[in-house]
Amino acid sequence: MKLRVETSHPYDVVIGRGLRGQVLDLVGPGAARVAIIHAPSVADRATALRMPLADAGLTVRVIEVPDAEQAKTSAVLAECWRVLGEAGFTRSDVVVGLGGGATTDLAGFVAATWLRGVRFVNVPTTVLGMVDAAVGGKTGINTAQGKNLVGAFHEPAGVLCDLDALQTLTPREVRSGLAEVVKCGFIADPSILDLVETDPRGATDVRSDVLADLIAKGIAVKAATVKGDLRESGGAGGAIGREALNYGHTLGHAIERHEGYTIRHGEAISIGMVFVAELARAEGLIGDDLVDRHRAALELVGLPTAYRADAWPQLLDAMRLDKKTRGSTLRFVVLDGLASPRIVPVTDEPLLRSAYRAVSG
Ligand SMILES: NC(=O)c1ccc[n+]([C@@H]2O[C@H](COP(=O)([O-])OP(=O)(O)OC[C@H]3O[C@@H](n4cnc5c(N)ncnc54)[C@H](O)[C@@H]3O)[C@@H](O)[C@H]2O)c1
Ligand SMILES: O=C(O)C(=O)C[C@@H](O)[C@H](O)[C@H](O)COP(=O)(O)O
Ligand SMILES: [Zn+2]
Repeated sequence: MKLRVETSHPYDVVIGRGLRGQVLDLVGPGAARVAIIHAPSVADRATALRMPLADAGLTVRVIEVPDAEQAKTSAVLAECWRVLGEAGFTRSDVVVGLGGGATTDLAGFVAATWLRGVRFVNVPTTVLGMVDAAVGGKTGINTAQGKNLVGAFHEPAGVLCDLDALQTLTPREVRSGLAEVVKCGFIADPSILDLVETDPRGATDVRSDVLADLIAKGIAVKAATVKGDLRESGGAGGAIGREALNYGHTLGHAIERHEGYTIRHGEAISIGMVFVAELARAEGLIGDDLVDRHRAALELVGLPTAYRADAWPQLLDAMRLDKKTRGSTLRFVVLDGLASPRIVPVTDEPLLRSAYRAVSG
């Protein structure tokens, strides 16, 4: 199946099984060189992906980068630039990002910055990467001060989601990816929540059609959300636009940093979503049922919904550097009903503290 992302540079997200051979179509004609940037956990997939490209006469560089968030550093970025430079990589050549969201975020940023922008194709190998990170053109790295603080909007030329790749994922990584899927349920498509609540076992089973359906539904939400607001500057007529996809991320990113990136991204945003649900309740925007539904849906698929009480001062500090912050005003994505996201600026620190108290176990 193919989902078209209708931005100013439209591209396809191809979803299915046994798709490796299709990478050549997404790379497209005109390239002489391809660089496959991959995580160590998918080294065998990099070798397999190389074959159809090399068979077509392309010169292929395979660049293995450190695992997970350790790839999202300026040192790794510079190392990738070095390899591309030595390979004589030109503007008609193509970067392929193969791995989870951390790897595709890095690979996309390499492509965005090399020669001020070359074509790139994402081949995500995690649930999270397929449903979220590989689609939409947010690329970047972390800095010592926080998550994704340096980056660029640079859209992929295509995304290849081979569901077979998920078979080697740990259950923890599958659950982490489901957090972004559940997010799509709360901000846009409640049928996702119905599916997860009806069949949580299917939702967490990489061989199940339920998970495949959930991934397709999540990608559809992401594609529809980014199409009108690629650069996160707001949707038409003052609509929230792309910032909706940041639901749960303000606190979530702060928790990731606080944990030295040992917690999974989806785990942190799971806690972050319950926090903003509590904040929305405190603001009188949603009732108890919708807050309870957050905890229930996330816990049903084994995600955490609470974090340490003593971390609050550091988390509040980290949230000040969130990209949604304007001046000294923190801004949060909240719901004012199911599938109705909006932004609220919050200057009342005791209100934030009390919402946090409700998620600190
Ligand atoms: N750009 C975006 O729009 C966007 C959206 C969501 C998340 N993100 C970013 O994505 C990252 C999270 O993505 P993630 O959860 O995929 O993390 P990840 O890239 O760290 O991958 C998680 C782990 O799974 C391993 N792995 C990957 N594929 C595997 C496979 N097929 N089999 C076995 N192991 C495999 C990785 O090596 C890693 O250890 C974060 O950095 C987050 O900020 C970006
Ligand atoms: O695509 C988006 O827009 C998102 O916000 C998706 C998020 O799931 C993702 O984690 C993203 O990387 C967060 O972006 P950031 O700008 O808050 O770093
Ligand atoms: Zn995310």
